[in-house]
Amino acid sequence: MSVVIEARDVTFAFGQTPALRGASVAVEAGEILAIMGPSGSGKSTLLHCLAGILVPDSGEISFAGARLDTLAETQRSSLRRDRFGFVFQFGQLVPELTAVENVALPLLLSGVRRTSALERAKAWFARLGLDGLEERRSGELSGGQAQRVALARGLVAEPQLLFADEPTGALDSLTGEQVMDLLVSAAREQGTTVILVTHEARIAAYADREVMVRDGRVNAPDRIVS
Ligand SMILES: Nc1ncnc2c1ncn2[C@@H]1O[C@H](COP(=O)(O)OP(=O)(O)OP(=O)(O)O)[C@@H](O)[C@H]1O
Repeated sequence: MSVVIEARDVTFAFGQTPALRGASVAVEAGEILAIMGPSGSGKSTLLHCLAGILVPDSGEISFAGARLDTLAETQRSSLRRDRFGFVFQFGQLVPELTAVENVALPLLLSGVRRTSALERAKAWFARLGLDGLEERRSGELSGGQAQRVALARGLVAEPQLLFADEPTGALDSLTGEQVMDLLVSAAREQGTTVILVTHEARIAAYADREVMVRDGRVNAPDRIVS
């Protein structure tokens, strides 16, 4: 296995508030990694640095063997659009668009023609048990349905990496587990590496490996003294 993305000794502060204080983590291609840790420990900040949304104050991020943090914003934004997928806690579907248009969005942004983008998007509805919901808007979907639509949107462009920040955080535990089942099997099928932030052990249990963030640093669980 080879490392696809890596943070080395990353620091990041929001003004005077340090969020990361020397965080390092390496993720193997095809791996499903759960980032756990208490509230405010720096999990989301680490995810955003890995995804090239935030630029570390110091340290390095590498993706596919090349520095990501030193790229210009336009290059990082192309990389996010073309190689990365995202799923967030509250789905964040565009309310004006139908479910299928939401799923097609990453393809349309990458320049895929509308008919072909919608066709590829539609295929995900059967796959995720969303048949018949293609034309609904986000306000007409249950939380679990909306999150499955968000998952389809995150995976439709077959990203190399999927970043998922508390993807089940707004769902009840049964629905959350169904979404995780779908996320893990779809990611494995297309060989997508997944970096998942969660504070729930039962959600992290779906991952191949867990790391723990505490006070802005990453520890492997076996190094944690509780
Ligand atoms: N936009 C922001 N402005 C200022 N401080 C922030 C901002 N976002 C996060 N922080 C601070 O940075 C630190 C790390 O936050 P982060 O969101 O990465 O933690 P987290 O582990 O993801 O927390 P949670 O589990 O509660 O989502 C915290 O002290 C937080 O208050």
